[in-house]
Amino acid sequence: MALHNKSSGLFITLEGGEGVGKSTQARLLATALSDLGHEVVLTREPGGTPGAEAIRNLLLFGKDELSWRAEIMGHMAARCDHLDGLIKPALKRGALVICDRFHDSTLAYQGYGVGKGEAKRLEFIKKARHLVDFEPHLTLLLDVPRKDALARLKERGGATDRYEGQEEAFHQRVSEGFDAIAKSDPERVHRFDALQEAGALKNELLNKIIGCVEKNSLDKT
Ligand SMILES: Nc1ncnc2c1ncn2[C@@H]1O[C@H](COP(=O)(O)OP(=O)(O)O)[C@@H](O)[C@H]1O
Ligand SMILES: Cc1cn([C@H]2C[C@H](O)[C@@H](COP(=O)(O)OP(=O)(O)O)O2)c(=O)[nH]c1=O
Repeated sequence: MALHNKSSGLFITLEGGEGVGKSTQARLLATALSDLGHEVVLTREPGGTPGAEAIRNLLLFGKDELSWRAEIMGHMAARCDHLDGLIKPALKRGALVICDRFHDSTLAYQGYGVGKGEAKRLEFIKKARHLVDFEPHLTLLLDVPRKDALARLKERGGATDRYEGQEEAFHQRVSEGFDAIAKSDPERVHRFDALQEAGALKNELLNKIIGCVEKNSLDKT
């Protein structure tokens, strides 16, 4: 997609299904990159700003069903608030922004996840994404077989949201959706075996980010 952002920082997103280790890696990477002297902003979607967190509550824990278009636009509305209030200002300062989920999650969950009738949803998401007009420089896709991710989730515990509680077939489609996304945009989306030990995975991700930071500064000289 040709919508690369032109800010001076670097916008990195973590993607994948539930329980693959995104938040664990986001924290480890934030510490490692701060130790290297970077300003790091760690955030997540849906959420990241007070307004977007309020929308998150509605999307994940609201009692009422939303129409599919309203649900997609809810994620997009939260994203706009997050971009305007937190991500863009941080990038302008030159920070590295690490965001747990972004547009690819909308495609995977609200698009591929639904199965039947997905084509019109994917098309709608594509248009909305174009309107939002902001793309990550780099996306790290964490890959763990669903059965292992489920075992991790069981261990982690916590509240079950609207999406986590969906049938297994939904999660299978989400996972296949992420595969399709990675194939369609290999320059931006890089896949990692996230079944490995967290420290070893962090080192692989860190190498990829540092490569991207170096390329980004070379591009600006
Ligand atoms: N590489 C790993 N190996 C084993 N367990 C992990 C690993 N990474 C994370 N976990 C554990 O798996 C659970 C889910 O991880 P989390 O980072 O919350 O995933 P996500 O943010 O993708 O839902 C947590 O209990 C976490 O401690
Ligand atoms: C950003 C985003 C998230 N989601 C879903 C994916 C997750 O089930 C949920 C966020 O849950 P969260 O607990 O933050 O993440 P995780 O389960 O990975 O630890 O919202 C969408 O369906 N669409 C989106 O655009």
